[in-house]
Amino acid sequence: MTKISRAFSPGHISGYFCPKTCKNGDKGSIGGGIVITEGVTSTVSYSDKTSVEIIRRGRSGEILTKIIGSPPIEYALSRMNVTARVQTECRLPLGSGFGLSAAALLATVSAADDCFECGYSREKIEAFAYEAEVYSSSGLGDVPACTGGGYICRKTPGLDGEIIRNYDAGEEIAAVSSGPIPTGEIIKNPQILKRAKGAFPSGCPESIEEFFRMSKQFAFKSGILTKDAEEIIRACESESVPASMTMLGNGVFAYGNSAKEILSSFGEVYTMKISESGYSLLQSK
Ligand SMILES: Nc1ncnc2c1ncn2[C@@H]1O[C@H](COP(=O)(O)OP(=O)(O)O)[C@@H](O)[C@H]1O
Ligand SMILES: CC(C)(COP(=O)(O)O)[C@@H](O)C(=O)O
Repeated sequence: MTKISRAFSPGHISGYFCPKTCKNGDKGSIGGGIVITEGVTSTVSYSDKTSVEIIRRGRSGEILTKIIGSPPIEYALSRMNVTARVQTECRLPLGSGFGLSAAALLATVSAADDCFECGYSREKIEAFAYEAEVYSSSGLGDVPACTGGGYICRKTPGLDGEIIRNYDAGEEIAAVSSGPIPTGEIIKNPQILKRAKGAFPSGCPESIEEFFRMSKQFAFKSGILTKDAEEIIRACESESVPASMTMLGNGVFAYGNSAKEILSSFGEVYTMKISESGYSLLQSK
C-alpha cells in the first residue's frame, strides 16, 4: 500500500524586514514577525511524476481555490531527488504576506522525508525548504521563522541566524487582506530595498505592543504601505488597537480582543493566535 505522510507548518507574518546576506553567502533577511497558528498542511505520497495541488478552504471546509502547480515545492522535491503527489491545504489567502510559501515548503519537505524514509535531520529538511524559498524569490526570512513559534526578532539572517522568540502574548491576532503582493517583485526592486533598509528599526521589541509600533513605523517609512492598508491601520489607531501591514501582502494584522470588530468593516477577518511551535509531522499511514 502507498504510504501517505502529512505535516503542518505555521505561517509567519512579517511586520518589518531587511534583506541581508548570510555568512555562507546565501540570500536572507532580518526582521520582526509573528509565527501564527494558521498555516499549511501538506499531504505527500509517491507518484512517478511530481504534481502539486494547492487547496484553500473556507470556514465550513468548502473549497475556495484550487491551483495546480507550485514552483517552490516542485524545486524542493527535485532537489530531494523524489517525485510525489502533493496536496497542500490552507485557509489564509495565498501571496498575502502570511508566509504560506515557506509553510508549504516546510510541511511538504518534512512529509516527503517521512514518506520516502529519507531520514534527513531537521536541519537538512529546513535547508531544502530554505534553498527552494530563496531560489524562487517567494520569501527570505519565513523559513527560519517557521522552524519555531512565538513573536520573533530575527537578529541575523539564515537558518543558523539568531532568533529571539517571545511566547508571552495570549490575545487573538486578526487579519484582513485586500489582495496579494508578488513577493519577488518587491525583494528584487533595489529602490524599495534601499528605503526598507533606511526604515528598519533598531533593537528588538520588549512587548507585542512595541512590536506593532515598530512594524507600523516601518510600514510608513519604507514606502511599502498601500492605501488600502493605511486606511485600515488608521481605523485601528483611532480605537488604540495595535495594527500594521502584513509584509508582503496588501493587508493588515491587528492585535487584541477588539481587533476583529474593527477589521470586519474592511473584509473577511481571519483570526489566529501566536503559534507556540514550528512545523511538525502529523501522521503517516
Ligand atoms: N499553500 C501553498 N501551497 C503550495 N505553494 C504555495 C502555497 N502558498 C504559496 N505557494 C507558492 O509560493 C509562491 C508565492 O509565494 P508568496 O507570494 O511569497 O506567498 P506568501 O506571501 O503566501 O508566502 C507561489 O509560487 C506559490 O505557488
Ligand atoms: C517579507 C518577506 C520578504 C516576504 O514575506 P511573504 O510575502 O509572506 O512570503 C519575508 O520572507 C521576510 O524576509 O521577512
